[in-house]
Amino acid sequence: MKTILIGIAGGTGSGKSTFTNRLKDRFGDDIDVIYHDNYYRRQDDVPMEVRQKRNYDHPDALETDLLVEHLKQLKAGHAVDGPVYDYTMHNRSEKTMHIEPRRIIIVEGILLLADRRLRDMFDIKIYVEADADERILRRIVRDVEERGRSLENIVEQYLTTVKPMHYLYVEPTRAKADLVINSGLNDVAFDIMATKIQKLLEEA
Ligand SMILES: Nc1ncnc2c1ncn2[C@@H]1O[C@H](COP(=O)(O)OP(=O)(O)O)[C@@H](O)[C@H]1O
Ligand SMILES: Nc1ccn([C@@H]2O[C@H](COP(=O)(O)O)[C@@H](O)[C@H]2O)c(=O)n1
Repeated sequence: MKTILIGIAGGTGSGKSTFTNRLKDRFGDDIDVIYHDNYYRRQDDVPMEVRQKRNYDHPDALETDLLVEHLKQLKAGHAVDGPVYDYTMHNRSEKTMHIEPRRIIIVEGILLLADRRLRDMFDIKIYVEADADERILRRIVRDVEERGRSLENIVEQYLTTVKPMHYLYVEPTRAKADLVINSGLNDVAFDIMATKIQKLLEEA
């Protein structure tokens, strides 16, 4: 069985998870979903005050070597136990996520297309686009509700690291994508990808 890897990138709050979750809801256990965010580096020995101020939007913040290794293992037909990230602690949790090899694996993350090894592995590369003002407004709501953040913390992080890194490392990868989709709620893009995935599953 040849594994098809689909990379879904785009800025924070662009709708990557929204798009990915719609596909997961449609195909269930027929597809795997792996989040690059789960590969943020461990910071066991770093005090919380320091963790809160770190740059999480630079490629070095992520252990991409481990993600590449896990994707190679899955492509070779071996299951892996992937890390699970806890945003409230700015650290990996003690849990792991067991991932079985599947015909279709979706990988999602802001910096996926910034890594040449990952770009070369993906059969389909997607970039989800949304205006910066909409992205930050969505992020504020989400990070307060789901990631245990304060408004002051979100604004400071956005201005010091998230925004500058987006224009340095994330937005330039738009040009590397096969498909650029306008919003994670785009029904036409969803239908195109759902049809493609269905065909790939039937061929397998
Ligand atoms: N097109 C949209 N319109 C309104 N809200 C949206 C849209 N896309 C995403 N959201 C909301 O914005 C938040 C961030 O979206 P998410 O898919 O998690 O973005 P990403 O994974 O790219 O960071 C979520 O709460 C989601 O429900
Ligand atoms: N400890 C962390 C780790 C990451 N982030 C932020 O997550 C963003 C990526 O996730 P999206 O779902 O928004 O794509 C990224 O912009 C990091 O700033 C964080 O805040 N804290």
